Amino acid sequence: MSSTEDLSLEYRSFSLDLAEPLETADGTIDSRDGFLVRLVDESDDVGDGVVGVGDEPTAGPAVGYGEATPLQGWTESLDACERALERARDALQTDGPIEALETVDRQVAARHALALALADLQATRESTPLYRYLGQGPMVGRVPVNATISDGTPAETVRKAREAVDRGFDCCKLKVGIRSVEADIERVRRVREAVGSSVELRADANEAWTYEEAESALEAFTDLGVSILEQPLPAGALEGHADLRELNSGVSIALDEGLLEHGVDSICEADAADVVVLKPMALGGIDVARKVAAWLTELDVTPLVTTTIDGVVARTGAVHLAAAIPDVPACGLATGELLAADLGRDPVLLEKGSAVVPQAKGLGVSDVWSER
Ligand SMILES: O=C(O)CCC(=O)C1=CC=C[C@@H](O)[C@@H]1C(=O)O
Ligand SMILES: [Mg+2]
Repeated sequence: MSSTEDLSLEYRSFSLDLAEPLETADGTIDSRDGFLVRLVDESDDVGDGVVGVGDEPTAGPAVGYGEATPLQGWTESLDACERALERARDALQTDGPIEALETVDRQVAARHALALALADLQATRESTPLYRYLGQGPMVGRVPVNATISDGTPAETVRKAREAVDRGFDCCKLKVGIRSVEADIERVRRVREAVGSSVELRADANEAWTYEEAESALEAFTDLGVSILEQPLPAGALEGHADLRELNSGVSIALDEGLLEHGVDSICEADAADVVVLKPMALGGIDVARKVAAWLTELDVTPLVTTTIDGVVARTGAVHLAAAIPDVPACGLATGELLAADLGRDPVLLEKGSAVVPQAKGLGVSDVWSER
């Protein structure tokens, strides 16, 4: 690391509308507000830090990008996030990166932004793609991804699933839990009929169901070949999720909200999950999420990466995280297409149900600051 007085943090607010609202049992997400963060190391003129306009590299200091996009119920508020970024900026100047991270330890979105910017900067200095800096593993070309399908009528759900499959997705995650269980089963049945047996179907209830509702959904989902049921019961219901697993329905039980409430050890001690969903923004950064993933794997639970419907910087960070996890299943990383506009050009191509992992050094996101 260079001397701390050469490292400066800047941030800018942004607001991104979704192309159409994402209806979940936990509420509607229709826009994403947050902060784009840039770390600049003035002492480190690498000759290709991108500070100019457009894609052409221009001489300048090394830079690292981060993003803090709080989501109600999952992270700190937007105001608390901004105050935390301000503290991080000051601590970085006076004390250094480790102290800056410590000062935002409990504001997970702010910490995510700072940790990502530091990792991007360091991977850039080491001329290595971020996922290899994170995982030190082999080259990874692609990570499998799922399409994310909002709640809607059976006809709307079928239309969206068909469109996704036509665009190459072979895994669709359907939001359930807003309608009655019978209505959701009907939606899944109609989608299965429309897309055929080769497409993986998952459902995410965002804590909406009682044990009995989850049990009857599981019975039908077994016949419909649903692979994963995500967070059927409230986050607190560890025993309930363990009991659902004991039904041996053939449908894997995933915890998402439950991870934030209980942590890995309690989930594993209770045998409450086959799969655990990692949202780097809600966990405090891709570095934290990477450690959680390694611990889950050690304990025979499958980690799966998704976003909190983030801008291109955080989303690309999540793609690198997924690429650093060996044998990761399809991840919820195709969320850029839910946005009406983004922070900049997307370096991640979605192709045949996979995200093509950027192989440039660092995150591979280069034009987000200059274009705004
Ligand atoms: O996992 C995906 O396919 C995309 C991300 C996603 O579904 C979510 C993002 C943000 C908030 C939640 O409603 C939701 C989830 O619970 O997983
Ligand atoms: Mg979920």
